Amino acid sequence: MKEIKHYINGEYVGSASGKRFDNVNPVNGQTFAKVHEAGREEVDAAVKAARAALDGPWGKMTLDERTRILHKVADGINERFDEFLEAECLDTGKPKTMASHIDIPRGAANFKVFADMIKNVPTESFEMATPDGTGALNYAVRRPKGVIGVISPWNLPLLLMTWKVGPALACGNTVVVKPSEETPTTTALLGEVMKDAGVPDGVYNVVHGFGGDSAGQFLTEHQDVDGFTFTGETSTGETIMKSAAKGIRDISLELGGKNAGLVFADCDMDKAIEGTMRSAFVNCGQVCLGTERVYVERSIFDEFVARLKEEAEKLRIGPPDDESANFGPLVSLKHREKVLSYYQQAVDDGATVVTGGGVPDMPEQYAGGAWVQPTIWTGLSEDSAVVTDEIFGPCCHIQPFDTEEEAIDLANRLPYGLASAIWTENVSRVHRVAGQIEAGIIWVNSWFLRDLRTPFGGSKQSGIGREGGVHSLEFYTEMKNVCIKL
Ligand SMILES: NC(=O)c1ccc[n+]([C@@H]2O[C@H](COP(=O)([O-])OP(=O)(O)OC[C@H]3O[C@@H](n4cnc5c(N)ncnc54)[C@H](O)[C@@H]3O)[C@@H](O)[C@H]2O)c1
Ligand SMILES: O=C/C=C/C=C(\O)C(=O)O
Repeated sequence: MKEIKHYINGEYVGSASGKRFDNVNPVNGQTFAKVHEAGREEVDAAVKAARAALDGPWGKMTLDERTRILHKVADGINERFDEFLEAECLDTGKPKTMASHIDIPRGAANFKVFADMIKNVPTESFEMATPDGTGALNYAVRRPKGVIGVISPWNLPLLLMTWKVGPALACGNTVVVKPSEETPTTTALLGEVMKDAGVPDGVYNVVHGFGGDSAGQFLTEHQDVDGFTFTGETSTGETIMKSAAKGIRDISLELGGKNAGLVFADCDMDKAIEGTMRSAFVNCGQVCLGTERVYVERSIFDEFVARLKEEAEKLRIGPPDDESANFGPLVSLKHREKVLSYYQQAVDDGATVVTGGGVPDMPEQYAGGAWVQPTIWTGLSEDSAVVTDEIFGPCCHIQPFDTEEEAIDLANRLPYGLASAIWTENVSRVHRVAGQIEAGIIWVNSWFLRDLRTPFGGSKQSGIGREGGVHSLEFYTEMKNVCIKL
């Protein structure tokens, strides 16, 4: 059976302990690879390699050389597009039609965008007066932060990992990546691309394993890592923050959400339905930016619910290779248990199940997979756990509202603040509502429309810091001010 090893100092290496865990295909529940689980020893070797590479050729490279290499990394992903696609879909079960448009192209773009950006960002300077009349000049320079620990989730594995590794390397750092235990393959494969592109050994390192008492914890406890960039659950973010506190290491956290979609009666209904469909069901609902809470103005509520139901029932469930399928399984049977527990909770709490609510009938070869039905509810209290917890599944609860103020209050009532989607054709309303929603990202008449130069991240319990464009530099560099008395 295929083995997935760590990538440390430019070599694929196994675990000294011999510990391995199963990599399971969520389409059929079958194990297709064994993944080496890192102990403290492998994590330490990876961090040492990353530290040494900072002082090696990587640290001495000109910006031009470094960014040329990062373009080669992007080209390398594109040249091996089909391999990345195959690997990502085997790990996640997602439709190839989706991963070939979103996951893999963004994996490449994340290197190009930051390689180009880093060459064009100025730093500030200030001239100042001094009592003796000669004056002084201040100028700022940016330096790499050092060794960055990257801890990534399973929902968009290559996209979310490279979203951090791209800017980290563009800024001259080195990285130790701990991908999700559910989806290690593309992160491992990227090591080959790095090598071929001429990235010096030790710049990109990968250790596999779980979170607590495994590679994730060992990495965040390692005192020679200078900062951690993490995407994942809010509760894991809290744990990582605590580890990072020891030694005062910096953090960038992109965490969970329970995002609201607000649909006003003056919306373009076709656009609102199409966008809400994607925001609730794309990637089987496993997108942090998804809208699991949809609030619809009462006068169009019945029509909206009926049309969303009709569209949800048209989703075509199937495995990655089925080109007619646009809806895959959840990432794992374990995650399915969680999602199904909320499907049950909704019924227990008195929801009207508009559509779905269970497990679809699948042909025998897929019966062991992590399939669930796309699900829509109405009629729940705003205090039901189904409406307050991030489920991270293909489901949404739709609730009517009467006034703009009420819609805003409903959107803001949870401790999360990641994203929101507003559907209206009234431009004054757009500004009023967007200004008052407590979230890091507001989409108007769109959803998950991404310009990689924009600030991306969450407020409240959805994160700390912003990544994207120049905002990534805040985290991936140290700013140093030089003050010269003239
Ligand atoms: N805000 C965003 O941009 C964004 C993007 C994608 C996903 N997410 C969130 O991610 C979650 C789903 O992903 P997940 O289930 O993989 O999240 P998770 O928090 O369970 O795991 C994420 C990563 O953290 C590691 N980890 C877990 N415990 C750890 C510990 N104690 N120390 C160090 N590392 C640890 C895991 O092994 C994995 O690599 C959802 O909450 C979703 O909203 C957020
Ligand atoms: O599931 C979360 C999706 C996050 C998306 C990004 O981080 C991005 O588009 O850069």
